[in-house]
Amino acid sequence: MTSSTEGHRSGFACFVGRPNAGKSTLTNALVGSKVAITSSKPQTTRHAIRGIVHRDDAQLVLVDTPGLHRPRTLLGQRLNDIVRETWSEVDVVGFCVPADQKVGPGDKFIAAELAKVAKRTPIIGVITKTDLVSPDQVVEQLIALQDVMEFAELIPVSAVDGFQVQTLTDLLVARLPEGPQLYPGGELTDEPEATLVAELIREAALEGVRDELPHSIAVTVDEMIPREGRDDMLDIHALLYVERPSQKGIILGHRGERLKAVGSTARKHIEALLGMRVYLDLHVKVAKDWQRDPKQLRRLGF
Ligand SMILES: Nc1nc2c(ncn2[C@@H]2O[C@H](COP(=O)(O)OP(=O)(O)OP(=O)(O)O)[C@@H](O)[C@H]2O)c(=O)[nH]1
Repeated sequence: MTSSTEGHRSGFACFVGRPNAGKSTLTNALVGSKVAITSSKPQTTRHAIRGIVHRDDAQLVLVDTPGLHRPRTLLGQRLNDIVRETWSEVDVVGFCVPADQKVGPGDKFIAAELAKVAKRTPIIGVITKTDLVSPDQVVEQLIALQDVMEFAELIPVSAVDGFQVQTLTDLLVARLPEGPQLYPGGELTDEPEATLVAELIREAALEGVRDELPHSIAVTVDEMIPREGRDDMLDIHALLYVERPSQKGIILGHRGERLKAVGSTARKHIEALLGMRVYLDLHVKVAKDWQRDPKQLRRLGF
């Protein structure tokens, strides 16, 4: 890497799109490491976690936002504010539409919101999940997408088989202003480790649970301390909050089997993230209506 910034580009990009459009998975594919949180359930991404693509000629910072949705709670409103703020601040936006779903009102809603808050930002139309459909369907989707809004570019990609992921990176980088590195090389995300750990636990807890549950789960990491007398092991104490006792039952599972599995999955991911062995102490707590209570929201980091 040269010290001169001549010809070097740097800046921010984010992916927008309906829930489940594949934004988080695409972020991971571009960054090449698991920092943003994915799950098969919609609206699970909560923090604006930044993944960073480092190249000799550019640094592309990806901001992963939650999906925009009709706000029903205080939390919902705050999430939407975060989304709009992010959209207005980035240098380029990737508008994701899955290849296997009809372009519809949800996409037009997002396009209208983008037109309001990001008037001058170049928008790249991204057809995601091309591995799920035939080439003909990809072409049809490209045509349908052109009706939604004016795009700076259009590109079909698949995060699963890697199709055009590199080309998409090139298109995004080309829209960044010239400038020096914004973050030191090698850094994956600027979120504190405890936040990432909490997200990994949340992700594991959401695997395979009902559609209504995602917004009812929050995780706090209360302690991360090295095991006494050892430098290769970390003790992590975390709490998983649900809103109702019935949800606690779902998380725990029969005789606590499910929580055990959640802990074990989360522990493996945390060990991979931190590069050390982890003992995870995980408990479930009912915090009634935490989504509607400003005091509890603050305590849980929102
Ligand atoms: N076959 C296929 N599946 C994909 C691809 N990208 C994402 N998926 C799947 O689509 C689902 C949703 O992906 P996410 O990346 O979580 O979608 P998202 O847009 O971030 O969703 P929200 O966080 O709810 O807004 C997951 O089950 C992914 O595994 C792809 O390129 N091909």
